[in-house]
Formats: sequence, structure tokens, C-alpha cells
Amino acid sequence: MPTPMSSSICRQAFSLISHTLINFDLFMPKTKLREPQQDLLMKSTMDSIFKIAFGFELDCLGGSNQEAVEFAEALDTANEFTLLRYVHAFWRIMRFLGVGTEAALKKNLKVIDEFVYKVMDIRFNQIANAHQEKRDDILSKFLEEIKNQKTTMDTRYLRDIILSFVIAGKDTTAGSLAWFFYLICKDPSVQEKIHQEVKRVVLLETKECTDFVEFSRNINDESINNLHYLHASLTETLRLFPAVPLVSLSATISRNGTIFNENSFVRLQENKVCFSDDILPGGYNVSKGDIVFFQPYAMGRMEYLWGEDAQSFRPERWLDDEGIFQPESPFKFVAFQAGPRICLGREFAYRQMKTFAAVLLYFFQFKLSDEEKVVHYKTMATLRIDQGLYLQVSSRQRTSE
Ligand code: HEM
Repeated sequence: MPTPMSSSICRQAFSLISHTLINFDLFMPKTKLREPQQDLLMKSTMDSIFKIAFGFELDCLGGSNQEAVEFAEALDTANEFTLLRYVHAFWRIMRFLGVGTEAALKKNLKVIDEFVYKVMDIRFNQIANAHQEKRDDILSKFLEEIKNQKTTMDTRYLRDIILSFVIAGKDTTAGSLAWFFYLICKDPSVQEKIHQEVKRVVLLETKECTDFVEFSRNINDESINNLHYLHASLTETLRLFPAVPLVSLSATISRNGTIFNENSFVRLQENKVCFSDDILPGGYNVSKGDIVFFQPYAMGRMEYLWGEDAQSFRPERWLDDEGIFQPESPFKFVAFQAGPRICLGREFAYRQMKTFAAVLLYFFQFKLSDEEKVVHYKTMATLRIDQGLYLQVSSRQRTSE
């Protein structure tokens, strides 16, 4: 049986496909592309995480809800402007005077707040109505607890928790999928192996499937778990292009205000700091208040850790002789952080990325629009492809006709 989460993610992938057909101009590949595919992925994962966090159909991809589109844009802009505080020495003065990026940040935070509170109100009313069926999204769980008076929670605090999930879960998976498509276009043999694996595992090689809905019925816990080569390919992508390329350490280190307040984004971007003097395993002293960073991007490419072919994209390094995925210690493969502050959304992220990739790679074949173009990353909190990713796509059903 498909799980509700798988069906929801499949729907996002279908939605992406319908936009793919429009944006990639599938049957006329020479026509000008209208929107980089990385942006489409961002919209899809936004819809997906909103459904999981709020139980709310956002439809950023379809664009049917103008308020949602404005919210998504405000979230991106606020994210970018908050990061500028690291480089603008005078950002506090700008905030005080209400000018420049700080003025824009304030405006965007207002859009975000208004939208989130509105969604929370809608959902709270739905839950207050006893006839509504039980829902599994994170917000519903919290609201149920509050309704049954098992817990008390400030609405602002609740907003912060939900928004943390949206921010943590949106750009990470979309960016990783973009890098994944880039890498499997660079190595079409990997793309073909994934297609064959999806055919074998999801459809059990019984027959070809031409219908998206029928295909999605076979996406369930078991089939997702058995996609070992796809899992290895996504993990290999994250080794080389970790969604969070720079992270602060968390072993004996606490977070200095993880929770949003009126400066929500500012808080999110604050670093964890040492809460006491300590000595790191390598012998380095750290003092209370110090910030210690590690770089998953650099660590994923170290020959010392990954061997001489550390720079190569080779999913096989994650598989045993039977083709079964072999995980590495999270202290070596650090893309999701390790220890007590390991990513809470890791399993969800894999499920989402595997569902997207399985659906798209079963039905379509992808190529880079410009094979010669060298891509670079964009310096942001999450690792994105600078100037987006442009792909050409052809239908596998059509080519096999
Ligand atoms: C490829 C996808 C993802 C990667 C590589 C990733 C990576 C990370 C990393 C490195 C951290 C630690 C950040 C830090 O300590 O400063 C983290 C934290 C977190 N992630 Fe993810 N993440 C991904 C997807 C997701 C998704 C989809 C969700 C939500 C559904 C999510 C929810 C969270 C949360 C709530 C935290 C904070 C955990 C805490 O501080 O205790 N992540 N993630």
C-alpha cells in the first residue's frame, strides 16, 4: 500500500512532471526554456514540506495561490538578506534607520508572518471542528495536544517550530535533487542504472507502465527501501555537494537561540557556541563562547577519508557485492550533521528525494541543455547551482515507440 506521505510526494512529482512538460517543451526541445529546473524543484519541495508541516496544499508550483507564491518569494528573499548580516558590518544601523536590505527584510518578514498565522488559524479552526478527520501533519499534532490541554504553547513559538521545518526542509532537498540531476546527466550510465532499478523494484518487472497514477500505487515503504542504487547515488551526491556546506559543531556545544523571535531569521542563522571550555578530540582547546565550524563540502572530498577517487561521482562506493547500500558513520559522512543535533528530517529527505527521482527517471531521460557549461555553486547557507540548472528531457515511452 502506498503511504499517505508517498502519495503526497508522488503528487508533487506529477505536478512537477506537468510543469516539466510545459517548461522543458518536451516535444519541441529546441524551444526556449522558461524557468530553470532548480527553481521548479524548489517550488515542489516547498509544496511538499508545507503539506507535511501544516497539512496545507500550497500549490507554489501550479501558482494558483498568489498569496502562497508571495510567501515563498518572501521566504527566499528574507533568507538571502539575513545572510548578508554576516558581511554588512553596519546592518544594525541599517535596521535602526529602516533602510536598504534591512528595510526589505522587515517587509518580507511581515509577509511571512501574516501568511503563516493565517494558515495556522485556518488549521486551528478545522481541528476545533470535532467532525474533521484526524491528520498526520506536524501542526495538527501540536494543535491536538493544545486542544486536549496536554501542553500549552505560545502561538509565536508554534509558528517558529513549523517555520523551522519549512526552512530546513525546502532548499536542502531541492538543491540536492538539482545536483543529483546534474551528476547523473554528466554520467548517463548512472541514470540508466537507476531507471533499470526503478523498473525492477517498483514495477517488479511485470509490465511497462504508462500511467503516473498507476506507477505511484507501487511507491511504498518497501519499494522505496529497496532502491539501493538510487539511495547510493543520492548519498554520493550529498557527499560531493552537501546541502548544508558549512555547519557548526554540536558535541558539547549548545545553540545560542535556535528559536525564532520577532527577528526570526536572524535567530535561525545564529551559530551554536561552546557552553563550556573543552578540548576537541584532535587536541585543540576551545573556550566557552567559541564557535567551531566544520565543512561537509571539504570533508566529502578528502582523499584521506574517501580514497584517491574522492573527487569522482561513484555511487558504487556505497554498495556491497550484493548491491546493498552500506551506510558510513555520520561522523565521516557528515552531510546531515552527527550526534545529538543530527538532521531531524533525514529519513523524510531521502524518502522525498527517492520518490521524486524514481517517478521522473522512470518516465523520462534527462540531458544537460549545454554539455559544455561548467556549473558553479552559489554562496548561500544551502548549496545551490549558480544560475540554475537547465535540462532537456525526453519521454522514455516515446523513444521506445
Ligand atoms: C538533503 C536534505 C537535507 C540535508 C543535507 C540536511 C542537513 C541538515 C544539517 C547539516 C543539519 C544540522 C544543522 C546545524 O546543526 O546547524 C540539519 C538540521 C535539521 N534538519 Fe535537515 N537536512 C535535510 C533535509 C531536511 C528536511 C527535509 C527536514 C524537515 C522535514 C529537515 C529538518 C531539520 C531540522 C528540524 C533540523 C534541526 C535539528 C536540531 O537542531 O536538532 N532537514 N539538517
